[in-house]
Amino acid sequence: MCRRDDTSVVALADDLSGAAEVAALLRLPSRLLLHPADLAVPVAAGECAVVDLDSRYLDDDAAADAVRAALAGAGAAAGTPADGDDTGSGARAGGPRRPGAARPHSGRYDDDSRAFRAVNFPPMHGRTLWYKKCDSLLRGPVGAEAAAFAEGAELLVVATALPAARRVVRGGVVLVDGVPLHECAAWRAEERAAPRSVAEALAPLPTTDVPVEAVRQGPLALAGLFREVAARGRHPVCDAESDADLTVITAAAALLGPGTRLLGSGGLASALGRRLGLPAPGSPQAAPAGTGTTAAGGSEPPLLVVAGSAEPGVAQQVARLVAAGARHVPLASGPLAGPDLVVPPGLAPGTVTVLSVDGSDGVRPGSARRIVAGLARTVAALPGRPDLVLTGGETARRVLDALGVTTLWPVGEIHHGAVHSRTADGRSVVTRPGSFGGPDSFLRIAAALRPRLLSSSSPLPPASAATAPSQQGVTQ
Ligand SMILES: NC(=O)c1ccc[n+]([C@@H]2O[C@H](COP(=O)([O-])OP(=O)(O)OC[C@H]3O[C@@H](n4cnc5c(N)ncnc54)[C@H](O)[C@@H]3O)[C@@H](O)[C@H]2O)c1
Ligand SMILES: N[C@H](C(=O)O)[C@H](O)COP(=O)(O)O
Repeated sequence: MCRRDDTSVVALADDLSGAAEVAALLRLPSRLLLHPADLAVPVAAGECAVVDLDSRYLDDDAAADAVRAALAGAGAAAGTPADGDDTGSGARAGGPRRPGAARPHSGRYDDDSRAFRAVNFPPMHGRTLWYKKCDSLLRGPVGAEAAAFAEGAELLVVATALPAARRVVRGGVVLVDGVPLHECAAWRAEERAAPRSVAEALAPLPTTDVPVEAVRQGPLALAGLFREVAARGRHPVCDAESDADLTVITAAAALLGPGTRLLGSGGLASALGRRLGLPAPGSPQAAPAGTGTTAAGGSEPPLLVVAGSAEPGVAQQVARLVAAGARHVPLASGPLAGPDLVVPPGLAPGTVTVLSVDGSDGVRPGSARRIVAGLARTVAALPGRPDLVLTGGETARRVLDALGVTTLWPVGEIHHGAVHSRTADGRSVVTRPGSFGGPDSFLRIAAALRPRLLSSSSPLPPASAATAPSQQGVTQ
């Protein structure tokens, strides 16, 4: 499935911070697209395109349609079946669906032929590999998206663990720092209960749990098990407790050939990136011409950190950055959610400012959409064309939409999930999931972008460490 240098990857993510995370971890020259229609530009061999479907808050039908539309668009652009089916076994019947085309989500509609093809698949030769990124905490319309993504695939191999964030899967259950997802606080801002297993999140997709002991039998044995699961018309949901487990899973999936698709969080994407073996994350790649962070007058543009995430850990991350000399402007959630533009103080060149949502009244999910929209309008109205640090995914997406940014070119990873990208006009944008990063996350990001600006007495990591890729610093 993954031949060095000639495999192209198309990854679909449900939010922007996760899309950037995958783009960095795949270790391929990448484009990060905010609009699936831009998949009409073919993905070159050895490169990847990651699309933010912005589907975290969509209902199931809309999210499934977004997945189908992206599959269809990218398959058409490549001029090849999106499932890579060159077996001649009724190839187009297994191909991507057109947007809105009627097809049952996941039942046993073509289980027999699908299983047959999975068992007999040839190796991949420079074809497109499809990856669906899901939230490591299974938030969003995970099941509907998985079912749509499985349409036309011979087999969907699922492994959602993110060991770098101490989010593993054991016995088919997501454990967050050892606590089952449905028993921890990770879903506190959700309006429904957390699933008790990965299979429950994927329902009604027919799945079979694969225990970690089976994963640790190695790629050959695991591939055999995958074939057995496929022969029963089901999709394997793999336990994984370490990056090594995820490496075995990608290797086993590779043995099945191009009809196999992958679904996972950044953990499985990272394993795939290690397997593809191309440039390590952090090395500059494919930045558009004319990029740079120095303003026309020679001074550095302001650096603006937009902390729109309601994650509890963000307050300490802000405090560490402020202690190093950044200015903090907390914005009350009420006015942000209202119709009027909230106008913060201006940004001077060569300064670091943090905008955050004042959450002292607690998080009210009912106003979340309006708050983030107001925050995005505020950022877009600021003069001075600041470089941006955006956390989490919805915040990042709404701000870039308000600024009219449609494509990012990832150029490096500051710590896991903190991805440095460039816009077409040379602006630096760092995106980061809300729940990622240790207490010094913002400090590390700011130090990477503005090594000279912050207090020399603050505990900044050395510049080389700040710009190097890292699997560390992912915390709850
Ligand atoms: N149900 C909801 O409305 C809701 C709200 C926040 C987070 N979440 C969940 O958490 C995930 C992670 O989000 P994230 O924190 O990484 O960042 P994010 O940028 O993806 O989302 C943050 C959201 O929280 C809102 N928010 C921030 N402070 C708030 C406050 N004081 N009161 C009300 N809303 C506030 C923002 O407006 C934004 O909509 C989301 O993808 C989602 O699954 C859900
Ligand atoms: N990529 C993160 C993960 O897999 O856990 C998450 O989905 C990002 O979403 P937020 O930025 O909304 O936290």
